[in-house]
This record gives sequence, structure tokens and C-alpha cells, in this order.
Amino acid sequence: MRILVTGRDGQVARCLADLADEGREVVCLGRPELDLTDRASIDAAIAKVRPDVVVNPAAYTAVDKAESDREAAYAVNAAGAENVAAAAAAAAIPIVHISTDYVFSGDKDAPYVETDETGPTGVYGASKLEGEKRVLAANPKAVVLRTAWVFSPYGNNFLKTMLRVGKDRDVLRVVADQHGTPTYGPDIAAGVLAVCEHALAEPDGAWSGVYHMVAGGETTWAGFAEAIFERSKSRGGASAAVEPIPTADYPTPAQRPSNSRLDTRKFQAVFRHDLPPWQSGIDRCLVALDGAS
Ligand SMILES: NC(=O)C1=CN([C@@H]2O[C@H](COP(=O)(O)OP(=O)(O)OC[C@H]3O[C@@H](n4cnc5c(N)ncnc54)[C@H](OP(=O)(O)O)[C@@H]3O)[C@@H](O)[C@H]2O)C=CC1
Ligand SMILES: Cc1cn([C@H]2C[C@H](O)[C@@H](COP(=O)(O)OP(=O)(O)O[C@H]3O[C@@H](C)C(=O)[C@@H](O)[C@H]3O)O2)c(=O)[nH]c1=O
Ligand SMILES: [Mg+2]
Repeated sequence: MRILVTGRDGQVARCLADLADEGREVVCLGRPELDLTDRASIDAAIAKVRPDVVVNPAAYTAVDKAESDREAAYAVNAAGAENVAAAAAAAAIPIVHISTDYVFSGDKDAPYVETDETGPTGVYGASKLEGEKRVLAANPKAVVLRTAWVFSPYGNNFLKTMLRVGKDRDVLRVVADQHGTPTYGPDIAAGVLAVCEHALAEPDGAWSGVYHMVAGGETTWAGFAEAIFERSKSRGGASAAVEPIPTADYPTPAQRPSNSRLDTRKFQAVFRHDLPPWQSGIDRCLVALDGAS
């Protein structure tokens, strides 16, 4: 199988690259060769690589910055995602597109299912929602995977921020009233691979649609931070006390959903694949970060 992945340095792109193996080629292409806002660059990449499937994790992911940079966020997350899906469709190949829990308002009391009404609270989530719709309309063989709270040894993420800031501070104030599921990048990559394999094995495209794919369990950002420090401390790494605070005490330009828990049963049933609990990802991430330093 040959997989073309958009973006080269993104967390999910790098985790997908790590899955390259004998018999499995993973080609990650980012700017300037492949730019989501330039359809011709995507067509050229597909013509050159001749992939069996295209995975699109590239995105404008700066949640707060998007509030004052709406055009750029939509250019990548809506028009750009459509470009990738349409280019794949023109080559008659499926697309696996990565989306987010931030398409929801957070008002629901239970985990969200795929058929629940969306209602993004910020520009990032709104642009990603528009991207989902355009991807599904542009390619009859499209899987939209909504995941959440991604962390990995790569790029920027909450776990790496906590370890960095925790080095110099005894106490960190972290919001405790936003609920969701941290999801480890390599587990996302394995889930994407399961989707790719299914899509190629069942070329009728009956699997097209939206799916929720997050790790097992749930927590809050404060709970995530506590677990990070507990495990980091036991390995002799950075440690800090976490002071749980309400969202009101941590003002940010973008409003985030208070509940973005996702129900993954549809994903498990169709793709016969399950992600491990979020806590296990922390341990593996700390090991990988130790190895990298
Ligand atoms: N991070 C998270 O917590 C979550 C992420 N998601 C979704 O998962 C996906 C992957 O996220 P993640 O790996 O963390 O993202 P990152 O922010 O780590 O990486 C995004 C990548 O997209 C690339 N990119 C941005 N604009 C363009 C463009 N115009 N053309 C080509 N490449 C571009 C960036 O390249 P460059 O280096 O050139 O800027 C970067 O490599 C995204 O779709 C995101 O919306 C969903 C839920 C949670
Ligand atoms: C650094 C920090 C953050 N926070 C809060 C702010 C926010 O509510 C929450 C998470 O902050 P971050 O900015 O790291 O996370 P954020 O950028 O909102 O992460 C999101 O990224 C996009 C791309 C997604 O798709 C989402 O699933 C989600 O992962 O924690 C604290 O309370 N204390 C702190 O010290
Ligand atoms: Mg952030």
C-alpha cells in the first residue's frame, strides 16, 4: 500500500511516517511542494506519488490565532481540505480526512455521536466543520475522522507545554471544567491505517462518512496535566502541582467546548479497531521523548 500524507512536520503526519514498513510506503509532502491552498500542487503530488489513498492531517491548528485570522483558517481547513478531497476524487482514490471535537458546542451532557448537531464555538472549529462538509461532497470515498486533544513526541501539544512550563514552576493553574479525551498520535496513526486497509479491501465505498476516533476514557485538561506530572515525576522528569481552575479564570481568545467527549462505537464497529486508553499514551510519549533527548 502507498499512502500520500499532507504536511511533513505535523504531529499526525510524523506519526504516520513512523508506520512506514516493508510493503507500506508512506509519503509525507508539505509546503512548498504540496500546499493545500494550491490545487495544482496536490494534483502534481498525486500524479508523482501515485498513492492508493490520501490522508489529510494538514490544517490550520492555532485555535486562538484563528479568531483573528479567519481567512487563513478557512483557506486551509475548508477550501484546502476540499482541494485535497477533489484531487483524490479526480484520481479515483479515497481520502481519509482528520477533523476535530471542536466542531461541537459542548452543551451535551453525554459523549457526542456522529449524528449529533454540530455547533462550533470558534473559528477553528467552524472552519474544520466546513472542511468536513466539503470533503464529503467532493469525494464519494471519504472518511472524516474526528479526533481530539492530540499529543505526541512531535510538534506542539499540551503534554509538551506542561513538561516545559512544569520545569520552572511549582504550581500550574489548569482548567478543570472542559471534558474530553487526550489521544496519542501513534494511536491515531494506527487507527488511520486500519481505515486505509478497510477502504482498500472494500472498494465499494460503503464505509464513507463521519467517525469519532479518540482514545479510551475521558478526563479534563487539569486531569490530563496531573497524570502527565505524576508519570513524569515517577520517571525523574519535570513535576508541578496542578491547581484546578474554571475556564473563566483562564481567558483565551477562542471559546472551547466544555464537553467534547466523543462516542467511538461507530468507528469500532465498522473498522474493527479500538484505541488504547489515553493514560497509556502518556507513558509511551514520555519514553519516546526521553529517547529523543
Ligand atoms: N492537535 C490537536 O490537538 C488536534 C488536531 N486535530 C486535527 O488533526 C489534524 C492533525 O493535527 P496535528 O498533527 O496536531 O497538526 P499540526 O499543527 O502538528 O500540523 C499541521 C500541519 O499542517 C501543515 N499545513 C498548514 N497549512 C498548510 C498548507 N496550506 N499546505 C500544506 N500543509 C499545511 C503545517 O505545515 P507548516 O509546518 O508548513 O505550517 C503542519 O505541518 C488536523 O487536521 C487537526 O485539525 C483534531 C483534534 C485535535
Ligand atoms: C497551557 C495551559 C492551558 N490551559 C487550558 C487552555 C485550554 O482551555 C486548554 C487546552 O489548551 P491548549 O491551547 O493546549 O489546547 P487547544 O489548542 O485548545 O487544543 C485543541 O487543539 C485543536 C487543534 C483541537 O482540534 C482540539 O482537539 C484541541 O486539542 O487548557 C490551562 O488551563 N492552563 C495552562 O497552563
Ligand atoms: Mg494550542
